[in-house]
Amino acid sequence: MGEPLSIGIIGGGGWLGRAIAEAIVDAQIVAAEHLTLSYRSGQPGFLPNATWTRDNQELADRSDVIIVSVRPQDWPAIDISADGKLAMSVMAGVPLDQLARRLNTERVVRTLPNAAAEVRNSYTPWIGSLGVTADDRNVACRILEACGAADEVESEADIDYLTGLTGSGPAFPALLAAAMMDDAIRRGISPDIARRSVSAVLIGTGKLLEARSDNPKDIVRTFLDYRGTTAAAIEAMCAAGFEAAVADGLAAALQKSVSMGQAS
Ligand SMILES: NC(=O)c1ccc[n+]([C@@H]2O[C@H](COP(=O)([O-])OP(=O)(O)OC[C@H]3O[C@@H](n4cnc5c(N)ncnc54)[C@H](OP(=O)(O)O)[C@@H]3O)[C@@H](O)[C@H]2O)c1
Ligand code: PRO
Repeated sequence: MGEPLSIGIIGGGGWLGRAIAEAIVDAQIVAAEHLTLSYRSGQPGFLPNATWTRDNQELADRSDVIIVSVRPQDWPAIDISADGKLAMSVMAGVPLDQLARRLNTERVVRTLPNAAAEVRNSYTPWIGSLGVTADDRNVACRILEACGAADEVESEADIDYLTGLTGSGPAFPALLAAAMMDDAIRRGISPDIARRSVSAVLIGTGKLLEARSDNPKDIVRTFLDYRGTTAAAIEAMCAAGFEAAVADGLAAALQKSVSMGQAS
């Protein structure tokens, strides 16, 4: 058996960095003792057996795999050499060639998890650079699958689009939930019942979609066929521009993802 894997997460105290750190320790991909996490302001209190540092070069030197999980606007300040090691990024918009150049390694994997990594239910598209080996792919897959489902995609353009669809994705049902809750409360339902009922609808629908193989379009059609309350609601929502609003939102996310890459 080879040496145990050591992993470093730059920005390991953030939302996604923490989710990945806890997921890979729970999945026994890395022992907390072989994990290095970096922070900028105060040292977070979780994973006390990991090594915490403010020095990102120290993190890179200690790690076989370096994961960059800072916000894209903080990326220009990351000045380290990965020295040919496997580096992974979860940052929106930052392309492979820039990661390779700035981190000094040809072995780069660009990934885009989402906030559901916190509950091990991310969907993560990823793509590797030409320098990534079969072993690197295997390590990257194990790390990403500890956080949920992951798919290798064919092009960076796919990542740019999926950054909006799935990276930002959890925000969209959250937006729907907030609108439903507001409406319920406005109509006199107590905030507690509004929250519980709307959460139950979203969770239940997620499980229903997971369990059934139907296309969501067919499920919507089945609801419409009743010609009852659901059809009345769906038709009013679509007449108010629901589908166009979704398409416009996804187009705005794609444009932002591409422009963040150009600006970084
Ligand atoms: N959250 C999501 O839903 C999501 C989904 C997909 C992709 N992403 C990507 O994931 C990345 C991280 O997002 P996040 O939501 O986890 O953001 P976050 O919660 O703000 O975490 C970023 C962390 O990076 C730390 N940091 C910044 N500069 C640093 C430096 N020089 N050295 C060490 N640590 C540094 C920050 O520390 P301080 O708090 O001290 O400033 C913060 O803890 C972003 O690039 C984002 O595009 C996020
Ligand atoms: N959260 C990050 C953003 O809003 C990346 C995808 C989701 O830019």
